[in-house]
Amino acid sequence: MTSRAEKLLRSMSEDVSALQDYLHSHNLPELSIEEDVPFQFQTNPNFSTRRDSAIKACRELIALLSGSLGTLVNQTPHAIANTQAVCKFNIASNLTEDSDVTTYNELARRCRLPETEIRRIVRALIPSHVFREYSDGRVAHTAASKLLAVDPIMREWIDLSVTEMIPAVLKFPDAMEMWPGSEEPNRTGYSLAHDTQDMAFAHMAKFPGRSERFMAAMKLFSRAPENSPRYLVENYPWAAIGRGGVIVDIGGSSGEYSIPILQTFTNLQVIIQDLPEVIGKFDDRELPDNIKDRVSFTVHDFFTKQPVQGADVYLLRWILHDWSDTYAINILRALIPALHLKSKILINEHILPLPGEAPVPQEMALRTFDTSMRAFTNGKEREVSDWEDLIARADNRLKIEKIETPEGSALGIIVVGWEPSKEV
Ligand SMILES: C[S@@+](CC[C@H](N)C(=O)[O-])C[C@H]1O[C@@H](n2cnc3c(N)ncnc32)[C@H](O)[C@@H]1O
Repeated sequence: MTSRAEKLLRSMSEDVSALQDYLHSHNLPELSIEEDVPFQFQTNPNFSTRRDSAIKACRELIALLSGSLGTLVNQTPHAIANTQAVCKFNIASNLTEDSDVTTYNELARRCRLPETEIRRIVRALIPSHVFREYSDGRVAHTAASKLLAVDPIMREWIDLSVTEMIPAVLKFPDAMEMWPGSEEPNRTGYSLAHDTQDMAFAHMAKFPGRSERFMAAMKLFSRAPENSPRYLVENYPWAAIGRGGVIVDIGGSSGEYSIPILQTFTNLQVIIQDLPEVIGKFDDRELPDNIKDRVSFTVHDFFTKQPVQGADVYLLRWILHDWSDTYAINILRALIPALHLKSKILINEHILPLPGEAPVPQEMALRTFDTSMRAFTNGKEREVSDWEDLIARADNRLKIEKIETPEGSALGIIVVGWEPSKEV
């Protein structure tokens, strides 16, 4: 049987052939993104009908290939605002009440909203393959709308995007204009959008539930396979560190990424450092018997001198991208008094690909992250040359020994060694 994806591909291929024939027979240039190709044929119905049909098939194919999660996280601002309304008024979860299909009228009753509102919100999302409508007028789930119904973390992520992230992103050009070249974490799109002098995390902490929502939404990333801790476990020579080896997980939060290392490598122990309010949440948590004596939680501000001398590994996972170069350099410099010859700084962060270097979905996701980091804290994702520059500027005795993104992993691994014999 021909699959839906194959049918779409076939219809797209027919449409594109018809488009090419049309262009050819009218002596028009081929479809192209080159700057000198005019786009003057869109109003001719012989062209536009085929083009619209190809775009429709192409969009559905993208939805099929992206899956429900990809469909929801890659929405336009207008679609995501409608999706937030779906979450706020429990439209998706009310659709699942007994079956996954019902009338707009019944859905309106369950959601306690006027039917016209429900229909308007749902129909705004149907072109993005979030909900569908049958020919008899009943509304039904797609995989994406069902995900909204069943997954609270997905709903938190939508809410966080619409209320914290997108307003900040839309304001970053204004922030650039207002504070040219600023590296301060409180002179950002976020500051303007939320009218605050505090940096984003401090601002959120002042309102009940906002930091918690941020943490909950971030779980969407931690459970993605490409962010799995296994890449850190598998791509560093942990076994080569002698018995009693020490990892310091700086800004380590719950230790989600360092504790799995201990599960495989019994020669190691980990010291997790973070701010007091974070450490307070985790330091008495239950850990499996085989590791609990090898894990400790301590309060440490990573802008101040590192107190653990001569650890084997100082792990910075998803820390430096929160900060502009000035601040990231300060975080690295705070480690220097603690480094011994054997010590390594292990940076586990995105390494931005150059244009065309990575598959487009990955490139788009990482550039989106970069824009979000800029809008939130004046942080940034970094290309290889940015990492080289950052580390050289922090101290010329720091030497990058390895910089690569393991296959399948979203995050790269940058191993930085210490060569004190170099001139400062
Ligand atoms: C993006 S999270 C990364 C957490 C963890 N490393 C991971 O990969 O999941 C950043 C962490 O840095 C911590 N942090 C922020 N400012 C800090 C500071 N000045 N000193 C220590 N930790 C800090 C936050 O509390 C948070 O746990």
